[in-house]
Order: sequence, then C-alpha cells, then structure tokens
Amino acid sequence: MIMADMAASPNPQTSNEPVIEVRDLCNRFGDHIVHEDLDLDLLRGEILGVVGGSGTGKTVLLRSIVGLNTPASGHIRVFGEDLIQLSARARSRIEQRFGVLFQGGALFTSLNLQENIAVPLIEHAGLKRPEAEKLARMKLALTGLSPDAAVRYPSELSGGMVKRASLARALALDPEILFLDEPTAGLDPIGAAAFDRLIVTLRDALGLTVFLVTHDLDTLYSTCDRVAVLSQRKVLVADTLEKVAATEDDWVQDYFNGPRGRAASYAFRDHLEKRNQEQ
Ligand SMILES: Nc1ncnc2c1ncn2[C@@H]1O[C@H](COP(=O)(O)OP(=O)(O)OP(=O)(O)O)[C@@H](O)[C@H]1O
Repeated sequence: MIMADMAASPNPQTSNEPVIEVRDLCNRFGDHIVHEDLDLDLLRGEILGVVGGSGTGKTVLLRSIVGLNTPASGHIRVFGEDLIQLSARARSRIEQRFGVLFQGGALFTSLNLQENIAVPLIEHAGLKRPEAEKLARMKLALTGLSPDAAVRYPSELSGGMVKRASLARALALDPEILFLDEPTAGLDPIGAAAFDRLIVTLRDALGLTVFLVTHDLDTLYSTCDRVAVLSQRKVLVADTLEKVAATEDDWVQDYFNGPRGRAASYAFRDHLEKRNQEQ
C-alpha cells in the first residue's frame, strides 16, 4: 500500500471539537432521495475533503449546511446550535460566520474586484464604501492578487485570478468556517497547486476550518486532514486519507488506487520526501 508510510504531518490547529455536526440528514427532490440519515462532523481547524461519485450529493450537502437548501429532515448543529430549529435572524447571525466559494466564483460581472468584495462589507458589516473598499483591497492581497487587480472586472481576469478574487470575497467578513465547492475546477495544474497551497496557508494563518468539496486528488493529498466519502445517500467513511484509501469499497478503490489516485499519491510522497530533505 503506497499510502501507509506517507501521512502528512498532522495540523496542530485541528481539535476533536466539532464545529458542525450533521445528524440524520435527509434531502430529497421529489422521489429522488439524495441523503438519508447522513451523519458527518467537521472538526475545528481541519480541512475536510468531501468526495464521492457524481450526483452523490456533495453540493447539496454543502448547500444544506450553509442554508441554501432546506433538508427534508435531520439536524445541522453549528457551534452547538441547530440551524434548522433557529429563527431566520438567529440563523443569519450564524451564517455570517461562514465564507462560501461557489463553483464558478459567482462574482458580480458589472463590479470591479474591490467593489465585489466590498458588497458583503457594506451590506452585512455596515461599513461605508471607502472603508469597505480599503478592506477589500487587503482581502485581495491576502489571496495573492496584486494591487492593480482591485480595479479590474471579472471578465478581464484569468480563471485563477477569478478564483482568488472569489476567495477574497468569501473571506470578506472574517469567517470561521470556509466552504469551498470544487475550488480547483477549471484551473491548470500549476494554478491548481498554487490554489491548494493558498488554502492551507490561509487556514494556518487565519485559524479557519475548511469544508472542501472536490474531485481533485492532488487537492486531497496536499490539503486535507480528513476525507469524507459520500456513497449511497450516506457518508461511507470519514477519516485520514490512508484509512479512507484502505476502505473496501469499489468506488473508493477505483478512485484512490486507480491510475490517477496512484499518481497523486506518488507525487505527494515525492513532495513530502523533498520537504523532509530540505528541513
Ligand atoms: N434543486 C434541485 N432540484 C432537483 N434535483 C436536484 C437539485 N439539486 C440537486 N439535485 C440532484 O441531487 C443530486 C445530487 O446533486 P449534487 O449537485 O449535490 O451532486 P454532486 O455530488 O455535487 O455531483 P457532482 O460531483 O457531479 O458535482 C443530483 O442527482 C442532482 O440532480
């Protein structure tokens, strides 16, 4: 087994304290049951990768937690409070502690980057426009964008820059939990690797907890502390990469131990060896 000797150094910020507890979650659209009695914990400080075949409900799970999809039943406790039971106002207070990076970024095309990032600061934090745009420029810098990007429009940017700007907007209100839906989709391998490093750097620097939906094996290896596999309406397994990859399940074995999974694990092992030699 390739992965047995290659555990990434554990993140010292991760604790066993769940910041999100999903219990008995059921989601359906008409007759189509997506989740049935699904349980999952997100632990403070961790980067949790959520994987699964297409249509297993990764995005629906993310949308349920952030309040964009109302589950048929179940409990979603965030910081100890059950979101489904809360009033809209109390729920919105909790949701402001979330930052979300959607697939495609979802920036406003008619606003430049600093205006885009200023929107939540004006709407939710009540800042005046000049202050909001100043803070927006700081958030853009945090994601590695140069100062001149602030006045550019989304249509003038590369895919990687749009992702960074969208991440800056997700970070605008200093969230405690960051949700990322396919953050590296559409990026070239070098841009994707740089974005993976950025996620880890921001988690470490800002003390974030990260819920990350991805198909990208390189992202899993280079960023995640734990991985949850969605299968047959539930979480099949949620554990370290080594343990998940050893799970006896056809999809898991094809995914982690097929040609792409092996290539990603070899690449990651090489990376760890080089890093250890440098230290
Ligand atoms: N608003 C909706 N109305 C009806 N069906 C929906 C809706 N949203 C999602 N679904 C269905 O729920 C299932 C799960 O969708 P979801 O997008 O969560 O899958 P996923 O695991 O994220 O897939 P992928 O990896 O392909 O992005 C799919 O069959 C999808 O068609």
